[in-house]
Amino acid sequence: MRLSDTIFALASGAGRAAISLLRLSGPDSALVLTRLAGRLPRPRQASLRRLRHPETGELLDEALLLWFPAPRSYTGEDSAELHLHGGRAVLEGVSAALLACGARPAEPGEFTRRAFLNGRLDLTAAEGIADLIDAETAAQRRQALRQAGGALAARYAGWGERLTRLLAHQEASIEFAEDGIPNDLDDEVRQGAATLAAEIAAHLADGGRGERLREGLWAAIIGAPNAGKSSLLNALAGREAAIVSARAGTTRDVVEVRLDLGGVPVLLADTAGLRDTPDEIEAEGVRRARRRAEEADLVIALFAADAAPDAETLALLRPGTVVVANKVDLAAPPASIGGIAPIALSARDGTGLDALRSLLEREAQSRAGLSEEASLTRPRHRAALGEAVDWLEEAQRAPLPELAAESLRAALRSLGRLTGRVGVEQVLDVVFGDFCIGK
Ligand SMILES: Nc1nc2c(ncn2[C@@H]2O[C@H](COP(=O)(O)OP(=O)(O)OP(=O)(O)O)[C@@H](O)[C@H]2O)c(=O)[nH]1
Ligand SMILES: [K+]
Ligand SMILES: [Mg+2]
Repeated sequence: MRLSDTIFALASGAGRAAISLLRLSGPDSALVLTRLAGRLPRPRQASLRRLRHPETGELLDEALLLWFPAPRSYTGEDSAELHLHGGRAVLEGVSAALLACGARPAEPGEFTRRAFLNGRLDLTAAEGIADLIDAETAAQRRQALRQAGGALAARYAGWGERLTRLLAHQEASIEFAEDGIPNDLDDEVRQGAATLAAEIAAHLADGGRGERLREGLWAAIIGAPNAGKSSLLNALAGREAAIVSARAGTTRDVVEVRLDLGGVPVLLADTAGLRDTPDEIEAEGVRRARRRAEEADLVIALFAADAAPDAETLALLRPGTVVVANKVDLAAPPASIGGIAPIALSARDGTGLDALRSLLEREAQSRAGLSEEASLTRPRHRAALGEAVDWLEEAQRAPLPELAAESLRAALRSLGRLTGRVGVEQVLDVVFGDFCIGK
């Protein structure tokens, strides 16, 4: 990737559409645009222009152009937007003309990568933009907007500044201290490191809610054969995703549906009924059901109200498990199952379904809803912040001021990798690798 290249890409969705949006960015943008459109539009003002192939003079389209001279553009470079008619031939013709002018197709994420390299945003904000494009639910969108707007960036930059001050004090104390005698300044640095470590640790101890909201929660329905698990999955999904039948042992494979529970994306799994069985295939289904229950963030244990609660499912109840008594159209639900008051449900006639859905929404939000403060959203953030805490603790234990300074520097490097201020090349490939082209 060379910043001296001028790059272009389709920024809107591919395929037939009313309008296609082409993006152009790089040092030759003005030249390229002039060759295509005759002259440059006024900065940031939409202008209608005929686009011609620079070599053949062939008319390609009549398009709306936007010209963003550096540095006031998304990338911080000279950039332009070409709003073309959405046909494939138009897009191909204009792309060929751009190639003829020396521009090249952009790599995935290259526009945002340039914005980062030009200091327009930090790495966490860039990740927020990627998440915004992928957001499926309202809560995901809000989290991504907050991060793209620099909520994490501001927080981490603030910690970085405090750390830099601590390091400066520590170095001053090395400079001025009499040999081997700790002074007040050392204590002050130690105290500052402890406070900062505690703040970062509190930010880390959020139960992974930001990561869960970004990735989606895993939920699973478990229960005895014929408890009505597949019926419940279908009722929640609003479609016949899983086969329902009166025969015990119908479901074997895990059947998944995606749900939006109060803004939290949830992958809900229907599983095989839990029982000992000589049938090899069903037994494999039961193993998968147990594994799903272990991996799930949210487990719904389903019992049939007209039967005694089965030992297999009772054994899997944990704090936080949602316990449901189904088939209340056939029998009254018990007051307690495994010490928990069940939600009364009839998957057949819909009784209790709204109450169950509300409970599931609350449970999903408490595990992955938006918190007041911006949450970290990626394992990368967790790893870097964890490292910073370790180094801050190391700094407090350091027997020599020189060693304390070294640990503070290491903590600063961990924060720097997080925001993209130091040692970034490898990180950049990870962050921008999963962007789409045109962003
Ligand atoms: N009366 C009544 N019948 C129900 C209710 N929910 C499910 N059933 C019936 O119970 C039987 C089993 O339903 P399923 O949804 O297949 O049960 P399952 O738990 O998925 O069963 P397996 O996949 O075999 O473990 C079917 O005949 C359903 O129509 C309910 O609320 N009331
Ligand atoms: K069944
Ligand atoms: Mg089933």
